[in-house]
Amino acid sequence: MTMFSTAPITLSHAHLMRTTLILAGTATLLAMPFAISSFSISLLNLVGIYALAALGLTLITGSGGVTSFAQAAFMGIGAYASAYMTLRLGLGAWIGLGAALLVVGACAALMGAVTLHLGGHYLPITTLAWAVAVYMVFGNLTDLGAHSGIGDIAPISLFGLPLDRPDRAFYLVWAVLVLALIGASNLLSSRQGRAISALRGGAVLAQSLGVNPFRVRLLLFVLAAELAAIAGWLFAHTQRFISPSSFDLNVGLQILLMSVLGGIGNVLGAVIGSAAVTLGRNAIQDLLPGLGLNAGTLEIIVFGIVFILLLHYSPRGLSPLIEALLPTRSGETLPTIGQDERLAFSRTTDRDAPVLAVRGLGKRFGGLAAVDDLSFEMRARSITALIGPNGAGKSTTFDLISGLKIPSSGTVLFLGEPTRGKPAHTMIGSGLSRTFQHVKLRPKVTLLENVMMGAHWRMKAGLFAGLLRLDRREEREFRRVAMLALKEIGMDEDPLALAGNLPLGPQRLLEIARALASDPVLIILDEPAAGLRSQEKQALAKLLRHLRSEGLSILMVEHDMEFVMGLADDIVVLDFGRRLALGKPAEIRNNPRVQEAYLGGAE
Ligand SMILES: Nc1ncnc2c1ncn2[C@@H]1O[C@H](COP(=O)(O)OP(=O)(O)OP(=O)(O)O)[C@@H](O)[C@H]1O
Repeated sequence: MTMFSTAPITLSHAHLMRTTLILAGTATLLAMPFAISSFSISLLNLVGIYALAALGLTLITGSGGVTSFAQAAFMGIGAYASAYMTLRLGLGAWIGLGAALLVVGACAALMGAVTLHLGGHYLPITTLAWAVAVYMVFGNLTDLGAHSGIGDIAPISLFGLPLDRPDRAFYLVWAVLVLALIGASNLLSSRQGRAISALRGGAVLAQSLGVNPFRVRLLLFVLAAELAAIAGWLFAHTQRFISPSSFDLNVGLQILLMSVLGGIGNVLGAVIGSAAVTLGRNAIQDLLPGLGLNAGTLEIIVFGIVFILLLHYSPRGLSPLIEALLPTRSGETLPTIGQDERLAFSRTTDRDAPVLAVRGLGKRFGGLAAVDDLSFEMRARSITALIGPNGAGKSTTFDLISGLKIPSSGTVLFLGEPTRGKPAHTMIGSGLSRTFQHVKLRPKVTLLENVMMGAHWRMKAGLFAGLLRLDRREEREFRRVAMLALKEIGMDEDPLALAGNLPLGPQRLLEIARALASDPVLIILDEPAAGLRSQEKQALAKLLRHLRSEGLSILMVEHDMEFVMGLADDIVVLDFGRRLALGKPAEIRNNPRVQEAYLGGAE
């Protein structure tokens, strides 16, 4: 295992490129109203407005792994709420914005609270129903023009200047969009962003890292709806006319297309997707007279074809293209780690204290008893191995201990406390951290960020701290923890490499580093040595012994008998879900029942 200090890396070239791009982009935006026609400016305003709604969708669909068809409906609710405030109550557009945010926030929170628990396809289907219902409600609002819509909506005034012309509104629309893009980009590189990324890796990964999947999905859903509310507010007060068809399901689908076209992983994708769809739509309308076709029909055909081609040839949309053009985010310099500095653990228990007690544990899947009346105990500062043939119930036992599956019978006591009834996402905070048989990492995320996910529960930064980048101190502190955890596994040479580029063995080690970053009491390792070369296995054994000497307890499933026999203090042998034997390695090696059942009598 390599031990060395890591010099600070400054990405000055990327930083310079980034600054140049930002300055060039700002200058282009500022000059735009002077350079192009009023009609083109109006189109760009629409691009900016739809990009806001698409950005919300990029966050929930692209990053949070949830799909919604309701962005246009939320846009509509925002637009109608503000129109009502200004037209019927005679209040200003800024109060209208407050109303739009409140009403949309309440609707999204209610809808999310009811449906996000359900998972699967319930949310997309509910949002579809919501989009249709909202359209019908707008069509029946006789006070606000019903199906014919309503005009004369007051423009937004900024410092006494009415933004009543496209060129004036342009600056507000694009300033709001740029702020939203910066906020979203900050969010994705914050603690909450890592929680979103973990959730994309599945609820099991998220829970094991201390992330409550429901809470993150709800937060994102409401945030996305609020972006749509702002988009709707800008739409109402810049177009000055709204009707139900401005926010119907067709528009909802177009916003979805924008987000898919722009692609996941890059917030700029929302702008590019919005530009492509809005300008494409305009081009189609220009072509119509020559083709003798109805606008709606042609749009649906063209967008349908684009959707199919896109999903077939580039499921990640245009974002790989954008990523290739943009310099990587320079971030902060990496922490310098001293030669002798090592990761510290603060929650170690007294020697021989009972860490884990499994009593009469059972799990049935229909008629199959995957785990049957299993009992064993683990002392602090010990390494226990759970072994047994394929299908013996080892992984199921791990899932029961870590709270991912609910036992059919029996109890698990962790540090003397029964774990039954504790949500799985709270286990890491209690001191239990785990790795997986089928590695669960975020492949497109750096080694450092993957490891920082393990420290999620130790960090505090919430949504607003992330959006506004008020989390820098905490981020620095835990980048350091993550670097030290990487050093433990001997992988601190290139912390900014992507996890997906590692071979399987090192990926398993990376999961161990992530578990260590959580400051655990007990780590549960599912086949940690699988895929490692002989030297790497020796380094892993040395690390696990070091962790034990630091006060940690380790429970592992491992098929490599040489590795297990040389390392474990105690071994539990499982066969058909039942405990076949329990003892020291030498006892297990000489146990005839184990030799018969597991080692095939070949010893
Ligand atoms: N969700 C499930 N539904 C039905 N059966 C399951 C489920 N999960 C596991 N099983 C079954 O329970 C038994 C124990 O599986 P488990 O994965 O725990 O074994 P294992 O010892 O970890 O095996 P391996 O070494 O192959 O990973 C197997 O027969 C498996 O098919």
